[in-house]
Amino acid sequence: MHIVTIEEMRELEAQAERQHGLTSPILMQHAGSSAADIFMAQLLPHHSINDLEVLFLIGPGNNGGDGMVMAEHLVKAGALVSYYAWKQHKLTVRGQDIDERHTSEELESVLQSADYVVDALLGTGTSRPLSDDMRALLERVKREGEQRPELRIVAIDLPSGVNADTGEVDPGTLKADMTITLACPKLGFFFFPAREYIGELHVGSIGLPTDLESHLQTEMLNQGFCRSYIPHRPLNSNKGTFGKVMLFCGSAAYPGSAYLAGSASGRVGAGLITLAVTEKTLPIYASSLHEATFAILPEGPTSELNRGKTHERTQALSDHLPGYRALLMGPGLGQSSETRETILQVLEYLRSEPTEKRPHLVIDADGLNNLSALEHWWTFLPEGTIITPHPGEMSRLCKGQKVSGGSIDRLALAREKAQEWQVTLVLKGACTIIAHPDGRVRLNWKANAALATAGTGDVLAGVVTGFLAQGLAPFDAASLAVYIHSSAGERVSAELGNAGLLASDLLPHLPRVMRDIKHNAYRPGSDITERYEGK
Ligand SMILES: NC(=O)C1=CN([C@@H]2O[C@H](COP(=O)(O)OP(=O)(O)OC[C@H]3O[C@@H](n4cnc5c(N)ncnc54)[C@H](OP(=O)(O)O)[C@@H]3O)[C@@H](O)[C@H]2O)[C@@H](O)CC1
Ligand SMILES: Nc1ncnc2c1ncn2[C@@H]1O[C@H](COP(=O)(O)OP(=O)(O)O)[C@@H](O)[C@H]1O
Ligand SMILES: [K+]
Repeated sequence: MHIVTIEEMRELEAQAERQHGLTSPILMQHAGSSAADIFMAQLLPHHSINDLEVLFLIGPGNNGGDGMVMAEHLVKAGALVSYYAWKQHKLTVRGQDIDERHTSEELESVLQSADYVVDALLGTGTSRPLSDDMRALLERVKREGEQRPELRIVAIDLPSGVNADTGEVDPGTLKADMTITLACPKLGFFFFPAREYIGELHVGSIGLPTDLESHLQTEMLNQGFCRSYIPHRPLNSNKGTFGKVMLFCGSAAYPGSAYLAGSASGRVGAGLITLAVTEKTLPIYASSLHEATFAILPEGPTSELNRGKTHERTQALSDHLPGYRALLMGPGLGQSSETRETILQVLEYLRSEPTEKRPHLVIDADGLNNLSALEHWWTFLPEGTIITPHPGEMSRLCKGQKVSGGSIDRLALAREKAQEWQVTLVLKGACTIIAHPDGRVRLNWKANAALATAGTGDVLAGVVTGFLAQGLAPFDAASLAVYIHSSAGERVSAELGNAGLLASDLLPHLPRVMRDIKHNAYRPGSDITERYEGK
């Protein structure tokens, strides 16, 4: 599913007319009809379209036009529809025009009895801050919603006042319970504060031929995408079929990260997990991760005098690597100078091996922290590396440049740095960004505060590595991992709510999410599914 800027959306519409004769009124008929279908398909279980009271707020442009077409469809389906044309200050209640002198009191009364308010005031044509009277109207609806939480707000294309490019939001904007966006999700939805205003996201069709979209470079992760990448499991398989994962992670102070990452690789189907550990840390892992095998490394050097030990360590690790398809390096390693040296030596070893003979590499957490202390650190990476920084780590990798957790600036930065560093870059956050070195980008929709807890990043790193081991290309492994990881979070939240998740809770849900997505049986809470192309 492609994501568009306002400019790209306009260009798609212009091309639809030029190449296929799809004029604006034709597109609008599609849009309103599709929005009505989605609306009716998503009614709450206790709602029936018959006698449902729906108030449409109609704006002066095409967004208002979409609203009018949708309203006509709902009338035909049996709903009790009223609409208020904002610019003309004109109210029509169930087909009857209200005398202008009574508009305000009648509007008040319609609002008080409405089950739904549909916000079709402004869409992508918003050109300035909302006018005061529009803000006052939206404020009144907001207050009604506070008094009657059962009142549902549905936005057409976007909640009026959201900047569809940047994710900025006008102070008057109403938070939607559901947004039915048209043709493609808009870029701004994936950034804050807009993300908080969208509610459940559904994508309606305006009848655009899909070939018009093929040049677009920004995509949204969804089930359709994931289904096609979940690794096939032939009956005639053995553990070698699904790849071996090596983890150079964890230390006495941070043992949990290797456990979480290793378990996660196994839970998404990797054939064999090996942890590179020292004699000292072996007992910790041997007692917690029974299925893993171990590569025993010598302890690190204790002083400058026995620095050669780092080489022994690297040698022991690289001796184990032939036959491994994926290597995760970093979580929980710590940041001693000898760890940094070992990391550099491992990178040197990987660069010296032919690509088909060495494992694909994922670097996370302390792997990145150690590298970021070095000038031009990215020149040390072997080709095809995936890095998975959170905003703090990203900031360190960018020599202290500020990196936001959720604003639009993240996107340009991720795109630019994936190209400059020639890596697949997973910039974590509430809506994680996955950037390919060729400029393509995928965005994750599933924000979930339950995931904001220590260790969930280790799980993600393990999932990425597990998919790499099963033969996925780096960009696809990273994308699939982000979606499966956040879907597992969504499943835990369905039970626990948005607090109290422990990273290890995700582990048993990873395979369940994969199974359900594969069989088209995954029913997420607030996921956009596919574009609705009609019944
Ligand atoms: N084109 C197509 O083919 C298709 C378009 N589609 C639909 O159209 C939407 C885009 O339509 P659009 O371009 O007409 O813009 P829209 O958002 O309705 O608003 C423009 C109007 O609002 C006004 N206005 C602006 N800012 C304002 C403010 N702050 N406060 C008050 N007024 C303000 C502005 O007035 P002006 O600036 O001219 O004074 C103008 O009159 C898009 O989101 C989708 O829903 C789909 O159906 C698919 C086919
Ligand atoms: N509000 C949120 N919504 C969705 N995902 C989140 C949210 N907060 C954190 N996450 C996800 O949780 C993980 C946290 O990773 P990270 O910060 O590296 O944690 P740690 O290093 O403690 O494991 C990332 O995958 C991130 O995208
Ligand atoms: K709108």
